Amino acid sequence: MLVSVVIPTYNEKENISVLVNSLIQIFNSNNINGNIVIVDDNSPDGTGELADELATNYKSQIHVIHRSGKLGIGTAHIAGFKYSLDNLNADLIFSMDSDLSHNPEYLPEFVKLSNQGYEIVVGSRYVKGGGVKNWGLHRRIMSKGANMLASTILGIKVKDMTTGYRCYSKNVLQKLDLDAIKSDGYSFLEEILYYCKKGGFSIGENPIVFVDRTHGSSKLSKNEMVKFFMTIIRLRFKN
Ligand SMILES: Nc1nc2c(ncn2[C@@H]2O[C@H](COP(=O)(O)OP(=O)(O)O[C@H]3O[C@H](CO)[C@@H](O)[C@H](O)[C@@H]3O)[C@@H](O)[C@H]2O)c(=O)[nH]1
Repeated sequence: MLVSVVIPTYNEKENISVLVNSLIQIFNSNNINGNIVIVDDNSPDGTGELADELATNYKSQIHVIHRSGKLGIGTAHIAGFKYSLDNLNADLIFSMDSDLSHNPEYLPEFVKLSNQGYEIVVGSRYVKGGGVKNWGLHRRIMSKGANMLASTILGIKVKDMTTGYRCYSKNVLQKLDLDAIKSDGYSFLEEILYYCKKGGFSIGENPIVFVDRTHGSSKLSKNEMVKFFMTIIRLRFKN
């Protein structure tokens, strides 16, 4: 079974090497046949060049997709998914933030849930055992509120709809029409989950503790938050 981990990066020079090294360690200590696909949007801080160096050091295990500019986390995930399907023929495709807020140590737990039959596993901050560390009150309220709103309005019983730490089985990504997804940014995460639910795929939640980054800064802008709410409305009234 081949696992591919898709990591979108924009200005993550201080984080990407640590994440890649710990992922490789997790692959090795758990006998996981794993690959990493970094999708870099021409980061001005040189993350793309660093990713190329990592790919040289780890030979065939690391792949780098270079895009021309900041095109959004959503389209970065899609580019990585397509690469994982078409070029690697991966069986399980993960997405994960590059800023170390998503601990790679959870990865084997996701694989276990997938093997139990869940076609999508989301890393959930809002189920028992999950949580958030180092976020201020404002960010906590925004995240919790956005999740409650999205799941209520869209009728999806998933507690963490905005998490970017996920595992999709090959079957799901092959069946979904990825090109029909309109969101290019963060709202991609709720939109794809909406189509997963509509497609009848089973969704499991694995508790994770999200630890806010210590290096670099979040790219989640106010504009992205507005888009998030607009997307809920668009999907709600979609045929
Ligand atoms: N290639 C690319 N990567 C991007 C872009 N925008 C963000 N990223 C990358 O996407 C990851 C998440 O972005 P952050 O800006 O660090 O997000 P956050 O605020 O810390 O986290 C929140 O949003 C995440 C994404 O939805 C969630 O996964 C996370 O749980 C949390 O809610 C990081 O690895 C970042 O470099 C982009 O336009 N292009």
